Amino acid sequence: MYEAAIPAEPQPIPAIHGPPALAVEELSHSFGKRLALDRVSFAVAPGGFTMLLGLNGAGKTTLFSLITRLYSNRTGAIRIFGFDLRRQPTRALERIGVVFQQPTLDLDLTVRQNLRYHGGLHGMSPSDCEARAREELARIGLADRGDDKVRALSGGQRRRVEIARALLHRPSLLLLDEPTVGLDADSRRHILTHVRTLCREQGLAVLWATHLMDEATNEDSVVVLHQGRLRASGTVRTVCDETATAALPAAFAVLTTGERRP
Ligand SMILES: Nc1ncnc2c1ncn2[C@@H]1O[C@H](COP(=O)(O)OP(=O)(O)OP(=O)(O)O)[C@@H](O)[C@H]1O
Repeated sequence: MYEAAIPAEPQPIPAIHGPPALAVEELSHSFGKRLALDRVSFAVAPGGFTMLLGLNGAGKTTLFSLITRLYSNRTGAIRIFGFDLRRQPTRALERIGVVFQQPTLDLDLTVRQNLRYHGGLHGMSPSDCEARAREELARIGLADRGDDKVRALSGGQRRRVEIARALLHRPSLLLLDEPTVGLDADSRRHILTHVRTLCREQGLAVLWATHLMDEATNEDSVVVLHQGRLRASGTVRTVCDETATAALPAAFAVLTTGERRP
């Protein structure tokens, strides 16, 4: 008699092949004479969580503006899941979701109306939009707030709605520019845990820009930008090894100020 083989051990998740979720190659951008990004190259793996670390003025927002095509005058290449942003912008952009540094929800619309508006821009049908809004609001613990005006939500709740909105059209790469700035410790933790869970359970690739070192764990990949230049990229362990430091804050200090802390 045929017996189904029952694996004794959990099976490893198969390796993900194919192009990186995001490939930035020799990317430069200037504002007049000011060079904001200088030949920056790095990649984000599909399903990987990558922290983009940099002090004020490092070039993080400029980089996000180029990846989302708010700015187009640059040299170098940006590929999203292999699609070149310049030559195949629609195929590339439909794969990304974005949470910008400045909140962009309409405060006088309800949560659901904000989500519906975003879904419409992405060509989603009203019924798909409703179903996805229900799903994402439940996932962020705001299932009962869909009919509230955004103005009535706390700062942390608004950020969670922005994440739900960014995920509505099922992107495979989520970009977040300093998503926890201005939030209290509990809200910061909640948002970070939520995005890490999405990454682990849904296979979402994430690029999370921050200057807050404590948001990174040893398992993360990091990209360190300083004054428009790439100073390091790799796992936290690799970056620490390369700078002969024991922890990320010390590595970051060496990479950005040249200071070695005792
Ligand atoms: N619209 C603009 N016009 C002129 N210069 C700009 C403009 N936007 C950014 N810059 C300059 O480009 C450099 C990079 O700025 P950017 O906002 O990308 O840094 P950032 O890492 O996002 O900083 P922050 O954490 O403060 O947001 C800075 O020197 C900044 O002054």
